[in-house]
Amino acid sequence: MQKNMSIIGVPMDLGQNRRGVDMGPSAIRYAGVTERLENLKYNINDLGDVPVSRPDEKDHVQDGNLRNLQQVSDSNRQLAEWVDEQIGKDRFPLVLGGDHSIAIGSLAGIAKHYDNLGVIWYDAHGDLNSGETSPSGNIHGMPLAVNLGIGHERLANILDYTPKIKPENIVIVGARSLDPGEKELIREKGITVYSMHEIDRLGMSRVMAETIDYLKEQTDGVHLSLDLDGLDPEEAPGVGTPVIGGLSYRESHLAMEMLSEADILTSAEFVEVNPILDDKNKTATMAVGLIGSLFGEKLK
Ligand SMILES: NC(=[NH2+])NCCC[C@H](N)C(=O)O
Ligand SMILES: [Mn+2]
Ligand SMILES: [Mn+2]
Repeated sequence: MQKNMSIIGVPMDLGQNRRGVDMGPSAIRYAGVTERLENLKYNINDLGDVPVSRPDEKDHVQDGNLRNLQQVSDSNRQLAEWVDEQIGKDRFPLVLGGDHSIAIGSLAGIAKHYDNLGVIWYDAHGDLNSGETSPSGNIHGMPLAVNLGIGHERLANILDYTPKIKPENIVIVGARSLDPGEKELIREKGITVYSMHEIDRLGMSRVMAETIDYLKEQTDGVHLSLDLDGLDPEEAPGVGTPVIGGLSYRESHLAMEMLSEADILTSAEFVEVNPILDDKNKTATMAVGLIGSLFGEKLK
């Protein structure tokens, strides 16, 4: 694993309609992410936060079924440039959200450095909607589709190329809430999904072993996009779109430890921490615990 790492915060809450997720980066920093990584001998450069405009009804007009399109796309373009620059400097980008719409910018900045970027989408949701299929108009439900080149040009064409990733290089882990249009896209594109059903049947250990083997074989880099709502809301309550029946903290820890051992990750992001909905910063603290394991913390 690259020991030089850059942390980038994205206080984005315009990709959905519950306020508070903009405080996610602060909450994760407050829970001690930098110290945790420095203890593991990483050289950390925290670049601060990408600018995000504040919700203001006057200039936040909805474009068709895409809420705050302009503001979401502007911040994501900047995020893409920041991430791109860090990879250019040979630094591992660790992006802290913010709602999941920020995966549009992070992947735009990352994917141009790889021919076959793999993506592990750890999430209760598929985030495979477009303006046409979305039941909510919330862009945080669309980033994975956008990265496949499906969606508004202002989102899909950030940094002037599209698509960012190939459907066969995606593995979704933890899904339990998929909209009809998302199911159709998964079938049509043949995207690998380990839903809660497969995780219950096979166990997280086998699911991650298969995921790692599969991605190792055919990709030249792997990005982890971890939405905290992949975890069960009883354990991680500080998220805007909770879905019951999720992954436990232990299962998630195991997944991170196995990724750390396999040493395949080249970038990562942790998103959707909403401190307003949280219980004493528990969800952000959990995110930092997972980050610790992902980057090499061991019990012995
Ligand atoms: N990143 C997330 N938490 N996404 C939730 C998406 C929920 C729903 N599928 C929608 O498109 O509105
Ligand atoms: Mn989600
Ligand atoms: Mn998500």
